[in-house]
Amino acid sequence: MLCPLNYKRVEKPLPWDEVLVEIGFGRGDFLLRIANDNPDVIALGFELSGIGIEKLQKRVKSAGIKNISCVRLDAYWGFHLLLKDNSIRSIYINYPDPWFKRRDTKRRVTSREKLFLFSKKLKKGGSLYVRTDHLPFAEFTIEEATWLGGFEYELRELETSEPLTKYEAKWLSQGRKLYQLTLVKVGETKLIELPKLKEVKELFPVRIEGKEPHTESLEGKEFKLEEGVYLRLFRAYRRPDSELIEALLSEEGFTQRFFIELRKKGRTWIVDISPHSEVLRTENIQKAVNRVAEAAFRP
Ligand SMILES: C[S@@+](CC[C@H](N)C(=O)[O-])C[C@H]1O[C@@H](n2cnc3c(N)ncnc32)[C@H](O)[C@@H]1O
Repeated sequence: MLCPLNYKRVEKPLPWDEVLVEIGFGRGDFLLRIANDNPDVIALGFELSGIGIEKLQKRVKSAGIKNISCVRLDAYWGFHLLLKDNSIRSIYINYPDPWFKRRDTKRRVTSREKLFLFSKKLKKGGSLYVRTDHLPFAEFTIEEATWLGGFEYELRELETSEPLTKYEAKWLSQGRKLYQLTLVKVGETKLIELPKLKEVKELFPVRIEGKEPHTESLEGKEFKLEEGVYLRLFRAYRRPDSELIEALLSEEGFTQRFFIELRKKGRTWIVDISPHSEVLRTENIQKAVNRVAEAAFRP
C-alpha cells in the first residue's frame, strides 16, 4: 500500500470497497492503531502537513504495516476525487482546528458541504467520529448534520486518561474537558451540488510559429477562465530560448500551483506545463496553458 500515495497519478476513484479514513492524522498515532486493530481493512489518512506525512511514512515502513495508505491533500478533495460512494466504514476526525470565529465556519471540516460529501462516501450504518475539546465545534457539527438530515448522533463527554493522539495528550494535560461526537449515516441527506473537476488523460502543448513571447506583461495578471475558475500569474523567469511563468489555478476552490514553460525549438515556441511541475490533469489546466499561450504572444 502506498504511503504517501500520489493522487495526481492514480486511477480514480480508488478501487477500495471497505475503508477506514482519518482526516488530519498529525503524527499518525491513531491511524497506526486502527490499521493494526483492523488488518483486513485499508486505513487511509489525509493530512495537509508534509512533516506529518514524512513521520507516518517512516513509522509505517519500520513497523512493516501493510494496510495503511496516506495522501497529502485536503481531505475534502481527497474524498471527492479518490473514494467510491458507499465505501467507508468509519471516518475519524481527532481534534480538528475549530476555526473559532463565526465567519470562518465554512472552513470547518464538518461544514454542511463536507458532511454531505462524507455521507455520500460512508456506507449505510457507517459512522463519523469527531473528538474535540471545543464544545461549540461539536454543537456546530450537530446543527449542520441536523440541517442536512440522514444522520443520527450521540454526543458524550470522554473519560479517558490514555491519550490517543498528540493533541489529546495536550488537552488532557491542561485538564480540559474532551467530547466525542458520533454521527451515524441512517439515510439520505438533502442534496448539495458538488464541484466538478474534470480530469483529462493527456495535456496538449500549444505551438506558436514565428512570434516572440512577452511573458513580462503577464506578471500579476488574473484571468477568469469560466464561472468559478480563476488563473493568476506571478513572476516570469526569462532566458533566450526558454521562459517560465508561475501560475495558480483555482477550480471551484481546488487550487494548484505550477509553472508553465515556453520553450523555443527553431522558429517554434512550445507552451506546456513545466516538466518540473506535476499537476492533476484537468480540463482547466489545459485551458490555463491555452490562455497563457494566447496572452503571451498577443502583439
Ligand atoms: C489540531 S491538529 C490534530 C492532529 C491529530 N489528529 C491529533 O489529534 O494530534 C489538526 C491536523 O489536521 C490537519 N488538517 C487540517 N485540515 C485538514 C484537511 N482539510 N485535510 C487534511 N488534514 C487537515 C492539520 O494539518 C493538522 O495536522
